[in-house]
Amino acid sequence: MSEIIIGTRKSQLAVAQSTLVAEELAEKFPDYKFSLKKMSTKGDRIIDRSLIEIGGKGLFIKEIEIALLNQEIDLAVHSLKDMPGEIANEFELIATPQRANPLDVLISKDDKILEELPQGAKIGTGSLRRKAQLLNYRPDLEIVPIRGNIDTRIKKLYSQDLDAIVLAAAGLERMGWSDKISQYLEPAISLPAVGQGVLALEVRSNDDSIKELVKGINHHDTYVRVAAERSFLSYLEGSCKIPIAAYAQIEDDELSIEGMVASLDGSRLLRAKLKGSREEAKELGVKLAQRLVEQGAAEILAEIKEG
Ligand SMILES: NCc1[nH]cc(CCC(=O)O)c1CC(=O)O
Repeated sequence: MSEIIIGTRKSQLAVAQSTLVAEELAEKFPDYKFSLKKMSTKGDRIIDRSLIEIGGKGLFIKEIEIALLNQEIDLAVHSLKDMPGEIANEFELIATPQRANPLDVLISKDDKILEELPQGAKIGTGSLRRKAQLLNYRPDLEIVPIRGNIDTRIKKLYSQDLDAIVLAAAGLERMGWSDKISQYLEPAISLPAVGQGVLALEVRSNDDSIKELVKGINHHDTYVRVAAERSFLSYLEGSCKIPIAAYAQIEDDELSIEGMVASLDGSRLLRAKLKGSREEAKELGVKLAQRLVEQGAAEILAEIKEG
C-alpha cells in the first residue's frame, strides 16, 4: 500500500483542515494510506507579533514548500486565503475541495448582533479588510487590532474587554465551534476575503502521479470561483496590507463576482459586481478590477502604499 504524506502546520485549525482532506482522499482512494506530518513554521513561532510588519503571508508557507521539495511530504494543505498570489514554478495549487461557508461572522458578548452593539463598541480584528468595512458601516465603532490563532482571538474578547470580534465562519465550523457565532455578516456589510473558506492543495509541479490523485477531490465550481477572485486580486496587486475583498458565486448556472476596495479608515469604499460564464472566470476578475479602477480604486491603493 502506497503512503501519501500530507504536510500541515501545527495549529489546531490547520490540523483539522488537513484531517478533512486526508479523510476525503482516503474515501476516494482506498488503496492508499494518507498520513499527516505536522510542521512548525516561522509564522507559527511569531504568530502573536504583527505578521504584516515582518513579512506577511509567506512565513507560513516557506518551510512547508521546502519539505515538499525535499520529498519529506507529498502534498500540503493550506487556507487559500493565506496563500500569496503567485507561487514558485516548482509548486502548483492543483485542486480546491468544496468551499466551506465563506462569510465573516461576529462573536460578541451576550450574543448581540452588529446593530445591537452600543455606540463606540470595541471590535477586535487584525484584518484591514474587516476593519474598513466595519467602519464604513458604523463609523462609531472602535477597531482593536488582535492577532493569533482562533482560540487566542476568542480569549481576547474577554481579556481585552472587547464587545465583539470578527472571524471567518469556515474556521469556526471546521473546529466545531459554530455555536459561538452570534451573527453571520452578510456580504453587503462584510465582503469576504479572496478564497475565504477554501482549502488549497499544493503539490510539486513535476509530480504527475500525486497530481492525478489530488485532482480527484477537486470541486470544479470552487476552483472557478477562486480563479475569478484571485485574478481580481492579482490585477490590483492586492495583499493583506490593503482593504480588498472579492466574492464569486455560481448563481443560476452563471458566475458572478463582487469586489471591494476601501481606504484604511473605511471612509471611501468602492464596490462593483459583474456576471459571466464559468469559462471566463479569470477575465471576469480582471474586468471587475478594471471597473473598480474606473471608479477610483487606483487612487485609494496609491494613497495606502504611500502611507
Ligand atoms: N487569517 C487566518 C485565517 N486563515 C484562514 C482562516 C479561516 C478559514 C478560511 O477562511 O478558510 C483564518 C481565520 C480567520 O480569518 O478567522
